[in-house]
Amino acid sequence: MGTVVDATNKEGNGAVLGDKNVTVVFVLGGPGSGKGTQCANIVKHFGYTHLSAGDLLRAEQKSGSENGTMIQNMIKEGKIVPSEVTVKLLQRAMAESGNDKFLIDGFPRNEENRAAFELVTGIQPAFILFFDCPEEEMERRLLGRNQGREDDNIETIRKRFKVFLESSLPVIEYYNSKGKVRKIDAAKPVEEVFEAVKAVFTTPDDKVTV
Ligand SMILES: Nc1ncnc2c1ncn2[C@@H]1O[C@H](COP(=O)(O)OP(=O)(O)O)[C@@H](O)[C@H]1O
Ligand SMILES: Nc1ccn([C@@H]2O[C@H](COP(=O)(O)OP(=O)(O)O)[C@@H](O)[C@H]2O)c(=O)n1
Repeated sequence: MGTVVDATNKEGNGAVLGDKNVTVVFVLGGPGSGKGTQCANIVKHFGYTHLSAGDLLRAEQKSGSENGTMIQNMIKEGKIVPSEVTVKLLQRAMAESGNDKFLIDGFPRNEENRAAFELVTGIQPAFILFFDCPEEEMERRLLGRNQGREDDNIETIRKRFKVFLESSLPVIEYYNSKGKVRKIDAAKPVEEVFEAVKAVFTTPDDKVTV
């Protein structure tokens, strides 16, 4: 059975997905594991809409929203922004996209994210794509990313790794216990990682909408 999403926001200016059946894949992995890079490939091949929680938060911060300063401070410290803010941004982006297949990248990052999304949207992910990568490799990639991000400095990177281990891995373990995690060795070159990703998306069992 598909899930019905009504993403109308309180101000009444949100688009509505109506009674569409939506498929959601959560894309998780440590900072720099290659989530964004692989999501771009998945979009091209499989017609999903890519929603990066981090990108949505950075856009919200730059838009001059009342939460802007709070978001900026949290990102600089590698802390997880309250779910209320992030879930609202995701919900709005889903409703406005016009699509019914979403890659939600960098979310849920803790138990609070997971529970809030489920409560507010009623959506269960079809599966979780987990990019597994050693810290030394992630650190090297982040320090070479060159996107001018305020959190890609060694001090914040270490904090993000700690938050990943303490708060995000337990969410992956939760989904693993439900048989929903598709683990990918992300330490290989981009093309090889994508071969493994493709195999996940072309396995019939994984296409089931919950
Ligand atoms: N498989 C890979 N091998 C080497 N570098 C990679 C690989 N995947 C991504 N990168 C690079 O590593 C950096 C982090 O990748 P990104 O996709 O932004 O990670 P994430 O979204 O998980 O933080 C980027 O500069 C990207 O070009
Ligand atoms: N669900 C999320 C996702 C990101 N974020 C914030 O955004 C930062 C960057 O996340 P990101 O997903 O863009 O980047 P990576 O850390 O994966 O490289 C995180 O360190 C958090 O501060 C959050 O608070 N909640």
